[in-house]
Amino acid sequence: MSEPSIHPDRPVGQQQRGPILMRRKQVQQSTSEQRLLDSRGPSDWVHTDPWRVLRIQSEFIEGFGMLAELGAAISVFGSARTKLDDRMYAAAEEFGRKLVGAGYAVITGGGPGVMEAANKGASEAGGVSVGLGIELPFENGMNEWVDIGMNFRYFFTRKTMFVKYAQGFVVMPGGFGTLDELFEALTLAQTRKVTSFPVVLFGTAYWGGLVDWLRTTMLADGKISPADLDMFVVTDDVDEAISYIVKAGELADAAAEQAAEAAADAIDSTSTPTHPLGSDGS
Ligand SMILES: C/C(=C\CNc1ncnc2c1ncn2[C@@H]1O[C@H](COP(=O)(O)O)[C@@H](O)[C@H]1O)CO
Repeated sequence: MSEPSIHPDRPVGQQQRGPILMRRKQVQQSTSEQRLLDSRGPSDWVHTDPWRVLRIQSEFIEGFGMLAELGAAISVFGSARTKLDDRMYAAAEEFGRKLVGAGYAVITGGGPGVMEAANKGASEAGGVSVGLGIELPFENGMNEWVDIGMNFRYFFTRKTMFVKYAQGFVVMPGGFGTLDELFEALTLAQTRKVTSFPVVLFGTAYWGGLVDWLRTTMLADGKISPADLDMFVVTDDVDEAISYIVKAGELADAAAEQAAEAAADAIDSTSTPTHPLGSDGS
């Protein structure tokens, strides 16, 4: 005979755990919650990959949850080292302000330099100023102009958010981090993982050398196609950059509308009514 049930309101020798029924020797003498709360045990499992997978999952869940209702947004990238008196700081601030004026939220890496400037412009203009920070081995904090922010453990989850919740990128002068973000966007656009993703390289003097190299070496050597060079524009004009982004958004909306209409037409023309109408329309 089995032990008495720990649930006095349930028949002895029978146990239900969610949809699972257990009887006789399968009946457990403690509940999942008791086992969760009572046990400590070794803690080295928090450093294992299965546990990390859950942490990664939780970053996606938190990030998606925070950003799902953001609306149209543009991610602004650039050097964490840009100083307050740098003209690129002023330009990033102008971007923040004018992107808000054009109806966009502004997403940055939440750090100092260009990120701070873009967040400042967006926040002061009364827009949504988002910071997606990254945990780094050295002292780091979210800049004071981030109005809604999340700090990520992993670069790759954070990078998903930059692309998923933005309709385009503004890339200001920067270092490795900025190049990583730029080339991720270009790779996703080139491989059609994202469709319609305007990328602006701001600062002709800064980006000119890279763009020349893309043309004279990468393209000339057949490593990219001529059309790949049309995936971005290079400019020194904030207004021109924003017009390019807005135009790309309008074209994408029109294309999506057309595709939806074409799909609806295709369904109409292929579907045979299950109950054909009689000649009198009944
Ligand atoms: C270097 C310093 C702080 C670093 N803090 C950062 N906080 C948030 N995001 C960062 C930080 N550093 C790099 N990033 C990301 O990369 C891009 C800038 O990198 P770059 O190498 O400076 O170009 C940026 O867009 C962020 O997404 C203290 O000076």
